[in-house]
Amino acid sequence: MLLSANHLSKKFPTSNQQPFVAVQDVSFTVPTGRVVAFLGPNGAGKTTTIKMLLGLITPTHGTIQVLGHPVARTLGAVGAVLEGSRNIYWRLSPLENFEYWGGLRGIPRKIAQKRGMAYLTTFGLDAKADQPVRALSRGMQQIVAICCALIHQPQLLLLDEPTLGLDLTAAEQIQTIIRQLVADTHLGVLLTTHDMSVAQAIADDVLMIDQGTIVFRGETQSALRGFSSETYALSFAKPLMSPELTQLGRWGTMAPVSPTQVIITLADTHPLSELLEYLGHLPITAIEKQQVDLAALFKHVIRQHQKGATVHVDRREQ
Ligand SMILES: Nc1ncnc2c1ncn2[C@@H]1O[C@H](COP(=O)(O)OP(=O)(O)OP(=O)(O)O)[C@@H](O)[C@H]1O
Repeated sequence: MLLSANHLSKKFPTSNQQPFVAVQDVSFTVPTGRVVAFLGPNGAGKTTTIKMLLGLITPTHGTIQVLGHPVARTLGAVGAVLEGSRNIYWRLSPLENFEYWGGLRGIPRKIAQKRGMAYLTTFGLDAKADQPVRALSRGMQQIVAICCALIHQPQLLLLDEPTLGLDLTAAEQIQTIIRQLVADTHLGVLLTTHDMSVAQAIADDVLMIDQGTIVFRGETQSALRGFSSETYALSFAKPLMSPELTQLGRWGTMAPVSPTQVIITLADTHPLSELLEYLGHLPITAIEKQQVDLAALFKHVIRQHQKGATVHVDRREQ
């Protein structure tokens, strides 16, 4: 296994006696040649986990192994783009950045230049090799940041919000580049993003964290198929009253589409038969299975977790 995080916890001291538990008993793996999306609402514990993976902060409990070795000895196998394009020097050109970041990783100047230039050519940016990074577009800067993170040819790449602030075309280019890199080099990628469409487009596996604990893990496409089989569009002859809507919400996660239609994803504990029985009391005109996207799946998992409902965390066997 490329990366294996085992029972990671992180407690931060607070001004009162009780430490704050930012990450609790988090375990996951990133295999070679796969993109794993690490998703969670603000403050869920993603950055804290990634900082532990990079050895920037020490876990309170748990271990991290990269290629079977403790993480402190394996940072050479890891590349990271943590704060978007801000982790490259804007006054320097892409080539100068490659030399600088390569030098920090012990890569000779000429080799860093050659590798960096090859990446720029692959990604269509060779004409920009000598311009200051600040004169490039945000999308181009992001590509240069990814190239810098790859300059020592790591086996694992950690990408924090790689498409943040990019327009649709630039975001799609970054997605294509990530998939291309994985196909060409069998890199393993751990990616955080709040953009569910990006995660759905490029992640082989999804991992969701909420309030410091893992609340869902699964293979992206099979998880979406699984949830689609538990999600229904319900149409009614007349708009539902508020108590009826509240009652319906008890069966799972509900999203109104129009006054006479709602989408509902059943919670693990509520079988369809129970819902059908209740619907018999309402002016129902149609029940249709619904195709679910990752944004809906994410919302469902997080809402169920925050309601304290039982969530079936591991969806890998579906
Ligand atoms: N150094 C610290 N000291 C105390 N609390 C911290 C520290 N770093 C993070 N936290 C807390 O830990 C929790 C998790 O933060 P973290 O930055 O890991 O979340 P995140 O999932 O990356 O969120 P976002 O999506 O908003 O970036 C938050 O409540 C945060 O306030």
